[in-house]
Amino acid sequence: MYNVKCLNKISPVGLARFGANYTCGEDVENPEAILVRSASMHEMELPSSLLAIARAGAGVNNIPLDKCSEAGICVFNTPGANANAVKELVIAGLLLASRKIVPGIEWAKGLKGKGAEVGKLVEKGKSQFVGPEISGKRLGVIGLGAIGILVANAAKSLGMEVYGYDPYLSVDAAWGLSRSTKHAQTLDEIYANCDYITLHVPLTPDTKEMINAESIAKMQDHVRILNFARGDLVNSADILKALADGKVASYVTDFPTDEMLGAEGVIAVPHLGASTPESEDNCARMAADELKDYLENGNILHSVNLPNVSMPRDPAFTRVCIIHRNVPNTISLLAGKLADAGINIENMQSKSRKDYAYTILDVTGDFSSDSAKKMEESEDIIRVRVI
Ligand SMILES: NC(=O)c1ccc[n+]([C@@H]2O[C@H](COP(=O)([O-])OP(=O)(O)OC[C@H]3O[C@@H](n4cnc5c(N)ncnc54)[C@H](O)[C@@H]3O)[C@@H](O)[C@H]2O)c1
Ligand SMILES: O=C(O)[C@H](O)COP(=O)(O)O
Repeated sequence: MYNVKCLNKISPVGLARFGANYTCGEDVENPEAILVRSASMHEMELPSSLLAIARAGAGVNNIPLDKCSEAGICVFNTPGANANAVKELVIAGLLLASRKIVPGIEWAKGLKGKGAEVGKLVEKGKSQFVGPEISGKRLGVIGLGAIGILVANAAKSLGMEVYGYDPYLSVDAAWGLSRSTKHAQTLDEIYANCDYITLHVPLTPDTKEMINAESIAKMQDHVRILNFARGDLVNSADILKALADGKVASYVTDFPTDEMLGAEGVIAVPHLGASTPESEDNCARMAADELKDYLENGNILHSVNLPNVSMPRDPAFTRVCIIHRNVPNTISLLAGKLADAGINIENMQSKSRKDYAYTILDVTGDFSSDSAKKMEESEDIIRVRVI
């Protein structure tokens, strides 16, 4: 039996994947796994029972990754599972940033009660809500991952000239990108050329407040900026000043803060990027499958702190899964300890990722939980699991 604790509302479509051997819910005690969306886990005490966390979504800045790695907890996310939902909202955001749709709707509501005059008042008042078309304008996409690519391709098909910037662009991503996307070599190229700029990078120490007074000064006058990635990518005081000065024409954000709400030129959406039934189902399904395969087979797919390692399961063998430091000699240390205990290694996979490594061994012989505990006494072995 496994316990899965849900820190946010998770689609039942995903929870149904777990089956009878699992108890899932908000109040589950001693969980082996946690399912989370945007709830912050930074202040949370991680239970010693915890083996894995799955973020049903993309951004993992709400999870203390270093602390998890040190505790031997594998963290997953669900790459691409909500990308289409975000892309659709970004396209809406481009139009909202241009066409004064929100103020127009608010103004029209004020005509309620004017009876037969409404039609005439609409025609008289509409000129205050003129806004430009996006077709023919230049869009800069910063971050060409699952979402950035879809946005770039959709904007192209709406007639925009698209510039893309991503110094870590993957080969798969490059294949998916429309050939007409201009490859910007620097952020300055995006800032200097684009009428619209949309952010699709993760929040990290490197990207925090990348949009600030200095970067805004390099942009075109009346630029429109969209942020459906994370609020802290943008320095709030600097963007508010740029909006007040008229340098920035509009800031569309999925991450409202108190100072943003009601400010002229800010269009604040309540973090709705991934809030579609389709994407909630996709993310929950993928997250549940990742957890299940890890808990039951030790296989890792789509981890953000450990390497991806998978091996088909052979019921003839006992599986031993080891999270260890990525230092020389660890594999021979493991093999030596097993040989001393009379255990034979039948199959093995091992991979590293930065400071950590993960090894799956299929063994024959009597390898017990006690043997696993003994192995964990070595300084460089973080967690050993026998499945
Ligand atoms: N508003 C929402 O509801 C919502 C939904 C999903 C994702 N997000 C946010 O959007 C981000 C991107 O999501 P994704 O699914 O496209 O992730 P992704 O991992 O597929 O893509 C991120 C891309 O950013 C690139 N990148 C990293 N650092 C960069 C830098 N300094 N400059 C330029 N590019 C850089 C990476 O190479 C990668 O291609 C997530 O991290 C998350 O914070 C928001
Ligand atoms: O990073 C993400 O996937 C998004 O911000 C979605 O967050 P949510 O799952 O809380 O809607």
